[in-house]
Amino acid sequence: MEIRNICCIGAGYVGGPTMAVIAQKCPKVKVTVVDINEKRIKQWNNPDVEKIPIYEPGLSEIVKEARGRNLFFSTDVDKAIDEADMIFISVNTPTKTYGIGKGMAADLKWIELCARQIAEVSKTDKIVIEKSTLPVRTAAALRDILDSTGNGVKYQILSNPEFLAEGTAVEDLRNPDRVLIGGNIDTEEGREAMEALVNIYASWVPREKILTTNVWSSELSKLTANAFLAQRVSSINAMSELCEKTGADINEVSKAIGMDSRIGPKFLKASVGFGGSCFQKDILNLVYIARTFNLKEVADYWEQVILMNDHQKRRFAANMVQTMYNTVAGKKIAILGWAFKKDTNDTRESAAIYVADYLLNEQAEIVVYDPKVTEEQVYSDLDYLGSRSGDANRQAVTVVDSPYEACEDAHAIAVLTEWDEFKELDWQKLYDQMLKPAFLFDGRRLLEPKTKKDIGFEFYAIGN
Ligand SMILES: NC(=O)C1=CN([C@@H]2O[C@H](COP(=O)(O)OP(=O)(O)OC[C@H]3O[C@@H](n4cnc5c(N)ncnc54)[C@H](O)[C@@H]3O)[C@@H](O)[C@H]2O)C=CC1
Ligand SMILES: O=C(O)[C@H]1O[C@H](OP(=O)(O)OP(=O)(O)OC[C@H]2O[C@@H](n3ccc(=O)[nH]c3=O)[C@H](O)[C@@H]2O)[C@H](O)[C@@H](O)[C@@H]1O
Repeated sequence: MEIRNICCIGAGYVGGPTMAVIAQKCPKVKVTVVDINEKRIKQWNNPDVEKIPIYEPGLSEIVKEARGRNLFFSTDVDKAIDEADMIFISVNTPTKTYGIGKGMAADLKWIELCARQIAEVSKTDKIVIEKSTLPVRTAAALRDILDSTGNGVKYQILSNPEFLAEGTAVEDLRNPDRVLIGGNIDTEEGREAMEALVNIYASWVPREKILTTNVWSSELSKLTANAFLAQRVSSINAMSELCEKTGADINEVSKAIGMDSRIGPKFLKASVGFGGSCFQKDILNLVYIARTFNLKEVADYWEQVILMNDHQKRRFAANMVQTMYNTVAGKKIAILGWAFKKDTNDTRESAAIYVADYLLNEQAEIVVYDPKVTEEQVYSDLDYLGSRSGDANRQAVTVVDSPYEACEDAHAIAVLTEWDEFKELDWQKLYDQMLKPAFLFDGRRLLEPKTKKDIGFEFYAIGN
């Protein structure tokens, strides 16, 4: 089966970069990315490719090459569905904020809306692909909805979870560790659909890295992968607290254990806590699924990863207050970095939001500098927490364009995102501008301690 027309519903952090790379690697396939968010689509179509809505190293170059050739961004969802042979569903699946499963389960309302729209619009057979991260067995619900019209259109449902990490999305897509495709291997049509998707990826991914499984294994593998990754971060963060009490150094411990080939060196960096749109929501979802099957021990085991992460964010902020003589009221604190990791403008669940909120509750004045995050985003993140009024957030928090401006007359600096540029700052100049004693809290183990201490900083780094 030759695929000529792909539609992707959802032009977000996954849909945008993933489809851009497919369009680049498969120039004969027309790829249309659609979204109901008009502003986002307008930004994707901005003639200035540097102004596309998602910052990812290397992405604007690909968009420049493929956009208008075989890559299109549109709000006409119906037309794109109608024309497509293959439809990726890449919409958001956040934690539910209401009703049954509130605060735990994934909210599947956008997924269901997509399925209903596909069912309503389609006149020809389609391969429908779950690209969003979904609870195991969602494909069964999709099948029910798609098959309910009785209009004779046939659907093959595949699961093809995405493993890219933000900040390295383009590299991860170009050179993935594996591509996972779950489908119905028991029928001829199911195998054909899987082969069609394998062929798309095989345009640039070696076949041995393309793994095919049953749908349920594929859906569950995505949640499992994120749970294992987040668990490593919580495990090393738990050890970072013990290091601080014992004189051990978490970087040395990470290196020592990471050289064991069974453990491996990656994802062992202690931090102020993991953020991002997915680790927390996917583990909460896993915990919820386990609870619905009455698997109490399984649920409690994975929930601990989240509890540890909450503790890490809280204890970092509490340590700041304690170190600064048990009060930060009226003190100016500069936060360097607001994104949940470097090389992205995404702030969802960023540890910086929670640290700032904690300090604001202690009546600190906050000044934020992040090279890629807008002022509007910082306020919207704080407002979303609902800890205080929007006016109060705007009164207590300032967002500036330069790290030097952020640190002027500050009592303390907190480094909360590991942007490379922070390593290269003129730390003597920053110190000179600050009130004394000048406190420096490194939540990322980014900075070299000795030179900062030599300058005169009261220096604190996580896990040291
Ligand atoms: N952000 C990431 O790094 C990764 C995310 N994922 C998963 O991918 C999925 C998407 O995540 P993101 O791209 O980060 O979300 P996002 O929020 O950036 O993008 C989702 C987009 O879908 C659009 N949308 C929602 N309902 C729609 C509908 N009915 N019709 C058309 N458009 C609709 C929204 O307007 C939004 O622009 C989630 O399930 C997430 O768990 C998986 C791997 C990595
Ligand atoms: O499903 C998803 O959304 C994605 O979630 C993560 O990707 P992402 O959240 O973009 O970024 P990561 O590099 O995993 O970082 C997540 C958080 O953990 C933190 N982290 C990561 C690694 C580490 O050693 N220490 C640490 O604190 C990062 O700073 C960041 O806040 C996974 O790495 C991706 O494979 C997955 O596709």
